[in-house]
Amino acid sequence: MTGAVIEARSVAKRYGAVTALAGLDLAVPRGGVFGLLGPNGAGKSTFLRIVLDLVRPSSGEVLLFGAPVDARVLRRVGGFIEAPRFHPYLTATQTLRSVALTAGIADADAEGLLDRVGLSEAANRRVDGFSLGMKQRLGIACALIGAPELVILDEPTNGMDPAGIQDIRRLVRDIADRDGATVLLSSHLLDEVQRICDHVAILDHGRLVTSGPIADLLGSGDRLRIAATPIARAIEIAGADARADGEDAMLAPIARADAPALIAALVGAGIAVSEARWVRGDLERLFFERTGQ
Ligand SMILES: Nc1ncnc2c1ncn2[C@@H]1O[C@H](COP(=O)(O)OP(=O)(O)OP(=O)(O)O)[C@@H](O)[C@H]1O
Repeated sequence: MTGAVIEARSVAKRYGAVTALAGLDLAVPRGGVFGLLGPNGAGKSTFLRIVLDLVRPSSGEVLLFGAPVDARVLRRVGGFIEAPRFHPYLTATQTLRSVALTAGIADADAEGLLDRVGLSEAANRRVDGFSLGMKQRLGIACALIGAPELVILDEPTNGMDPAGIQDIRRLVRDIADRDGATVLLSSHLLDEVQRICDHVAILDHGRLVTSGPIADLLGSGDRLRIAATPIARAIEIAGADARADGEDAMLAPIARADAPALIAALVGAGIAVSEARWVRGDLERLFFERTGQ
């Protein structure tokens, strides 16, 4: 696990009778965008809180840049958990300056950061008039103060409209690709994670259920979708792994080289095949398979 920006070793967190994390082992590699997924209550926010030293684990340990979490190592990290909160009477610029000063940074480029998150026009407006999406943007700007090496964003597109989601998607990629920071984000939006993340981890009931480069996790998930009549007979011929997809089609998780033989077998059995096309593996399917939802 060398070179990991975050390494969690058997991390458990209990809140009274509730087990939020049940021995989590997880490594977040340096560079790129890492997506943390999981159903409600899986323990995502709890894990991010532990990484940011906002709560202590009941047992186990988290290493940040190879060192135990402390104030010194946290200077290399920016981020927010759940909705970022601000002083309502400050403007966006004042908010950034005050967060920067608290972090000991006197020369933060508030203007440049607000421009990056698309809030230039609201720079001198009080934060209490901001929409949820604008607060999220300001939260991201605050997370970028001091050019952190690790940026942690909990549900960064929460409350945003589709155009805002696209902006943030571009910004998150830019933080990883241009700034060279590692971004760890949690999200419920599987499509969003599939589009912008290089690595993913899926948590369920406080444990890691799968983790790895997204290309590897989805790479073996291609399926051949065949529309045919009668479909029940076609599924029988395709074998145990095939399953119905709607009323007149099936999905067969087969190798590309086996497709001609399967189609020939169907046609040979007198089945009318009206369409055959490849469907890419997707994160949604992986998520539901691994979390058993
Ligand atoms: N401060 C707390 N006190 C008591 N229980 C808590 C506390 N924080 C979290 N929990 C519980 O721990 C479990 C994990 O919560 P957590 O917020 O980490 O999950 P999550 O994956 O972030 O969920 P969501 O997707 O809904 O935000 C839940 O059962 C939650 O109710």
